[in-house]
Amino acid sequence: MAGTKALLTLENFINGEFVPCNSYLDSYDPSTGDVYCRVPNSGKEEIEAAVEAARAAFPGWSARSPQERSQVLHRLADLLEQSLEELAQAESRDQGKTITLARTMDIPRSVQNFRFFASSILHHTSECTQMDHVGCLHYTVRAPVGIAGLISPWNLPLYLLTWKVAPAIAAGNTVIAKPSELTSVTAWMMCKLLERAGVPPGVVNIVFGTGPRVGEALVSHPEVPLISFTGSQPTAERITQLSAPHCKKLSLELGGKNPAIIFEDANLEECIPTTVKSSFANQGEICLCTSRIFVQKSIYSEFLEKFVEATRMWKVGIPSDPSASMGALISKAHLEKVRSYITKARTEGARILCGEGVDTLSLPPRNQAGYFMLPTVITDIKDDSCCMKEEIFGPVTCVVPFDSEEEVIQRANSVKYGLAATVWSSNVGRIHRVAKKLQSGLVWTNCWLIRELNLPFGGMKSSGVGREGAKDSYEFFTEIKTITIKH
Ligand SMILES: NC(=O)c1ccc[n+]([C@@H]2O[C@H](COP(=O)([O-])OP(=O)(O)OC[C@H]3O[C@@H](n4cnc5c(N)ncnc54)[C@H](O)[C@@H]3O)[C@@H](O)[C@H]2O)c1
Ligand SMILES: N/C(=C\C=C\C=O)C(=O)O
Repeated sequence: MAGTKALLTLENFINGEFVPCNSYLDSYDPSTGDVYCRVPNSGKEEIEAAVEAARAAFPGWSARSPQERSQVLHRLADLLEQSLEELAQAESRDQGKTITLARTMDIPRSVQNFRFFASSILHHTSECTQMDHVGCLHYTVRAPVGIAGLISPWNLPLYLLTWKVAPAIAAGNTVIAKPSELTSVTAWMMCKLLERAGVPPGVVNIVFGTGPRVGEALVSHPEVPLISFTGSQPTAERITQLSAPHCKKLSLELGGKNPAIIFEDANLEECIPTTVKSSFANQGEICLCTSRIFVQKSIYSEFLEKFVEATRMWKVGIPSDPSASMGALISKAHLEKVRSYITKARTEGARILCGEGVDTLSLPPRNQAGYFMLPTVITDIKDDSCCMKEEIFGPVTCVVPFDSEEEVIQRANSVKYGLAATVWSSNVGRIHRVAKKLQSGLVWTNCWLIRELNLPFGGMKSSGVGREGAKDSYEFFTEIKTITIKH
C-alpha cells in the first residue's frame, strides 16, 4: 500500500474554492485493491457552507439570460473535451472500468451533457390560452427552483453527475452535488475547470463524503427544495422519508432487473453480440444492463450455445488494457455480493455455463487482489430465484426459455423493477404489441442503449419516480406559475 504522502487527496469545492476537510475516507483502486486516494468525509458543517454559497450565488445566476448561461455551459463542455484523455484515465482508475469505455462513452457523454443542455435551454416555450368570453388571457412562466441537491452513484461517475449539473444550472439554479464516495475523482477534476468556464463562485458546489453523513445532511437541509437522486432503491426510500417533512421535489432514478426478450425471428447475428454487451458492459454495472434473457423455445439451444461462446470472448483485463472488454468491479464488498448470487443459484440447482467457478481468470501478479470476475451465464433457473428477481448489478445474466408472447410479457413484468427492456424480433407488429405491454420506462428493440437525450429517460415501479431529458429535466428544475390577465 502506498504511503499517505503519495495519495491523491481531494478537497471540497465550495463558493469557487477548494476547501480541505478535517476528516478523510480511503478510496481504493479497484484493479489492485490498494488505497490510492483520500476523499473528504464531509458532514453538516460543509453542507451549511455550501448552502450559504449557493444561496448567495442564486440571485445573480438566475437573473442571467438563458443565452448567457448557455455560453458558460458550452465553455465548460469545451474544457472537459480538451481534458478528455486525462479524465478518461482518472475515471478508469477510480471506477475500474476499461480505459476504452471511459474514452468512448463516459467522458464524451459528459461533454455532450453540457453541450446538449446549453442548446436545449434556448428552445423552451411556455403555454398561453385565451378566454375571450370573460376577457382573460392565461399564460405560464417558469423560474428556477433555487438550490438543487444532486446525488449520484459510482457506476458512471462523471456521466451521471453532469447529466444532473448541466440541466440544473442551465435552468438558473445553483447546485450542491454529492458524488459517490467510491468515485469522486473526476468530479473534483471538473471543479478545476469551472472558473475558466465562467461559472461564478457558489453556482456549483461539490461536497464529498458518505451517504449517511453528508448525503443525509444535504437531503434534510430545509433550504434545498429539490433533490435529484440516482442510485439504489433502498437509498431512495431513505431519501423519500427524509425529504417528506419538507415536501421537496424529488427525482429518483433507481435500479432495474432488465429483461431481453428474444423471439425466434430475431436476427441472431446482431442480437447475440448486442446482448453480450447489454449484459456485461461496464462489468454489468449499468442500471440498464440486461440480467434476464428470455429466448423462444425453438431457438433456445442455438442461442444458448452461441451466447456462451460469445461471452467467453468478452475479455476481462486490467482497466488500462485497451483490448479489454471488461475491467474490475467497484469494490471488494460488491464483488463478494455479486459472487454470493452465483453461490445461491448453484444451491438452488441452477447451471453455471461459463464464468465464475467454471473458467479460469488469469491476471498479472500486481492485479491479483483486484476486484475482477469473469462474465457469468446462469441457466436452468426458476423465475422466483433471487437471481431472477433482485438487481445483482454485476457481470451475471440468466438465460431461460419461453413459449408464447403472452407468457413472456407476464414473466418479464413479474419483478418489482421497470427500468429498461430489449425486444428482438423482425415482426414490427409484434414489436409494437410487446413494447406497449412491457412495464418498463425504456424499451429498446433490436438494439440497446442508443440514447436520444431529448426524450424521457427513467423507470416505472421500483425503478424510480420522474423522468430526465430535455423537457423533463427542464420541468423538474423549474417551478411553473399560471398567470391570468383580465383585459
Ligand atoms: N436509473 C438510473 O439512471 C441509474 C443509473 C445508475 C445507477 N443506478 C442504480 O444505482 C445503484 C448503484 O449505485 P450505488 O451503489 O452508488 O447506489 P447507492 O444508493 O448506494 O448510492 C448512490 C448515492 O447515494 C448516496 N447515498 C447513500 N446513502 C444515502 C443516504 N442515506 N442519504 C443520501 N445519500 C445517500 C451515495 O453516497 C451515493 O452518492 C444501482 O441500484 C443502480 O441500478 C440507477
Ligand atoms: N441516465 C442515463 C443512464 C443511466 C445509466 C445507469 O447506470 C443516461 O444515459 O442518460
